[in-house]
Amino acid sequence: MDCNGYRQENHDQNLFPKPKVLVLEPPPVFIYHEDILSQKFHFLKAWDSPLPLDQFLTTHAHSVQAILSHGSCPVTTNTIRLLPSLGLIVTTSAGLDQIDLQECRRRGVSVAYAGSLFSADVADIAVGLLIDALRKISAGNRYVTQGLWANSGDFSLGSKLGGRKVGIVGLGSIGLEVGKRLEPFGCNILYCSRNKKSSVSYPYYSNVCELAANCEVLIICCELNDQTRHVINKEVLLALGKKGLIINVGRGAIIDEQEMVRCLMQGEIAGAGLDVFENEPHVPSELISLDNVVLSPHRAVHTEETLMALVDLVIGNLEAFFSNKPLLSPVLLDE
Ligand SMILES: O=CC(=O)O
Repeated sequence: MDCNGYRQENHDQNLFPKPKVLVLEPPPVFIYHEDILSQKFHFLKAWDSPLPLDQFLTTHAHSVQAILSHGSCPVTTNTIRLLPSLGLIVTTSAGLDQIDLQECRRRGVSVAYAGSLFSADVADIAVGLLIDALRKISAGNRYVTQGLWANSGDFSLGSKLGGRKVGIVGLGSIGLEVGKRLEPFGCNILYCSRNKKSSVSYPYYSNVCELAANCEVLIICCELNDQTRHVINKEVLLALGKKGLIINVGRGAIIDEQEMVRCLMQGEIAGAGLDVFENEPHVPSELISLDNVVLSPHRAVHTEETLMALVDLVIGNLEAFFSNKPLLSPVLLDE
C-alpha cells in the first residue's frame, strides 16, 4: 500500500470487483444519486459511449448480468437477446410498459420495480392537478404575473371540488390513494377497474364509458398495456361531457391524445390536468396554449424523499440478485 492507500484500494477492488450493471439511459435516481449507487456497483453507461448501442451491448455481452432501467427507457427484445448473461432488470419505475416482459419470461430474466413506492406522491399530484384545473390556480398565476389583474380585474370563476363525482380509472395502489384523499373533500368516488374491489364501497363500473357518463371528473391511474392503450377515446371523452375534466397520472398513451386535444379545443370537455403524454417530452403545442389545461413534466412519481427510498430499493434489489437472495420488489412474471 502506498501512503495514500491507492494500491490497497485497487488491490481490494481486484479481489472483490464491484458487480457490473448496465444503464441504457440514466434514470433520475442515477442522475441525482450516482455517487451513492457507484459505491456498490460498477455501472456500464451505454448512453455515454461513442459506440452505437448494439455494438456497446455486444462488447459487454458476457459481463452484463443486470440492467438498471426506468420508465421512459425501453428494454427491448433485441437488447435482452444481445445479453446472454442477463438475469435481472431493475426498473426504477412503477409502470412496466417499457420492458418486454414476455421476452423476460421466456428467457427467465427476473424483473424488480418500484411497486407502490410512489403511490402517495402520485396521488398528491393527481389531487393537485384536479384542484388546479377546477380552481384555476395556474391560470390565476398567469393572470397575475402577466399583469392582467391590474389591467382588467376580471378573472373567470372556478368550480367547487366538494360534492364532485370523481371517476377513478384503475383502483390499484395509486387509485386507492387518490380516493382516500378526495373523500375528505366531500367528493363522491366511483371507479372502473379490471375487477370489483371488496375493500371499498365506491360504485363500480366495468365499462369506462359508463363511468365517464356518470361522473364529472375522470382520473386516470391505471397501467398502460394492450387493453388500456387509447381506452380513453372519443366515445369516452364525449360521454364525460362539456363540463368534464380529465386528469392523467397513468401513462400518456392511455388517452387518445389527438382526440383529447380536439375535444379540449372544441369545448367537448372542460379541461385537463396532465402529468403524462403520449410522446414525452413532446407536448402538443395546442395543449400549451390552452388556459383550461394544467401541465406537469411527468414528475408525479418523484420527490426528494421517494428518490432516497428508491436508492435503497435499487441497491437492495441488486444486492439480493448478486447474492442469490430473494428480490425486494419482484414483478410476478407468471401472473
Ligand atoms: O411514471 C413513472 C413510473 O411508472 O414509475
